Amino acid sequence: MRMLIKNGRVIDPASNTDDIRDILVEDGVIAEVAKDIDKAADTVIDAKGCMVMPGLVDLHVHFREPGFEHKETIRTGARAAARGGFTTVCPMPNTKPAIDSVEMVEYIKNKSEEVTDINILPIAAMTAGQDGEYITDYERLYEEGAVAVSEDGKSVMNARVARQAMRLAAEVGIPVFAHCEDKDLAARGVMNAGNKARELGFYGIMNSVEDIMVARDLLLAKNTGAKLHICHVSTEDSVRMIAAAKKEGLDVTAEVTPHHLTLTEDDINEDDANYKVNPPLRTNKDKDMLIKGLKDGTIDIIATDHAPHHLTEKDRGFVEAPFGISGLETAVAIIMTDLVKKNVITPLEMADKMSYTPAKIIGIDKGTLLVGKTADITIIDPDAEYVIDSKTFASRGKNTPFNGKKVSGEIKYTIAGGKIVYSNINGTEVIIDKDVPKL
Ligand SMILES: NC(=O)N[C@@H](CC(=O)O)C(=O)O
Ligand SMILES: [Zn+2]
Ligand SMILES: [Zn+2]
Repeated sequence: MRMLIKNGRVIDPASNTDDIRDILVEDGVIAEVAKDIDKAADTVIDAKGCMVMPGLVDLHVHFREPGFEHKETIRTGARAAARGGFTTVCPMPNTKPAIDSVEMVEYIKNKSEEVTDINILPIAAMTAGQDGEYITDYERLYEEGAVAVSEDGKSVMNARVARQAMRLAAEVGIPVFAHCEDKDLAARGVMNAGNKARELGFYGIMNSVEDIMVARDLLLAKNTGAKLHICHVSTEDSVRMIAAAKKEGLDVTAEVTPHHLTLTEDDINEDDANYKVNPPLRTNKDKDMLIKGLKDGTIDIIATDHAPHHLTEKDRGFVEAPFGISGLETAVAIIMTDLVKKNVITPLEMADKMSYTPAKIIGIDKGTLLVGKTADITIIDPDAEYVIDSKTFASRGKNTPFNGKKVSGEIKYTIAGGKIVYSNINGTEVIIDKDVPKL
């Protein structure tokens, strides 16, 4: 099977390419990248005016299966990924039961294999049941295909357990993805401890809730040699501490979400729990530092922290609703509109932060369009304008603070392993699930 992608603006950080090229895909593999390829193909895609990037890689999503299928399933999550331009996603283990055993990792892998051509690479829990006490079997989890361990949703609060976990992770070579939050200090906070919380009379979440744990985890990583990845960085001091740790030569990476790069507490509409997320939307000062950190490389990647919740849960009001934003289907448009179009980052930097470097962090052979690589490709029309409408989401989670926002940047095709998993041609969207094998 041959696919030919014509006239696109090919953006490949691995070769520092940002130029008009054709791409020939043969049997799911990139066979040629050149100007004016003139070869017959089964499928020809006209990518004129579009950016052609390596398939996007999201190291931080929540797919709720098993246990919370009313929020999202692996199938609906994979469909949301395809619609958002992502060909590889890493679901966090905070399901019920948690992904804390070889059997559960196998379950996620098998289920994913059944329903989608997107690559779903699970992250395993750091402790049994994410209870913060008994460390899981990192060696076997890693062998089974878990790409990282994480307690996401919370921190391992006991520093002795956290240190032991990092020591074992370092031995095995598996990365530790740290959600940094001192839960005692966070107490009953529901939004950033700042002007907005004061004005509305809500309990706040101070920056130190995050900063204290970032400091602890960086020190434990230094102490143990663990490969540490800091999830959803939201504060200016986190950025400073990560920069200092990198300067010192620690094996540390960090991510930031599209919402923390573009929204602050000032944007919060008090009646709308779609703005309720953990860590909370911070201040302009924090946001500016996150952007600076992203640009100077202190923050390595953009991850969505796709956290779908049901409408009835988000309808409970700001205090009672669960934390989280459904992010897979808005990430490209938000980054394109608010960062690329405003010349904050270049298209090459976008591909680097959303594909090339995420792949490097978990050590997978993806994130590039070099010849010989698997044909995971995302085709984006940067100039297509539309209004974000959560009703169109493939995700079960319609919880987004970006509903109604005018954006430019639309996914035209998502291609995984040479197979079109999403297309959007002349306003007709098609998401293609995996062919169900006939009995
Ligand atoms: N980010 C969130 O606000 N919520 C996440 C948990 C997490 O990422 O910490 C969730 O699982 O809903
Ligand atoms: Zn988290
Ligand atoms: Zn998360």
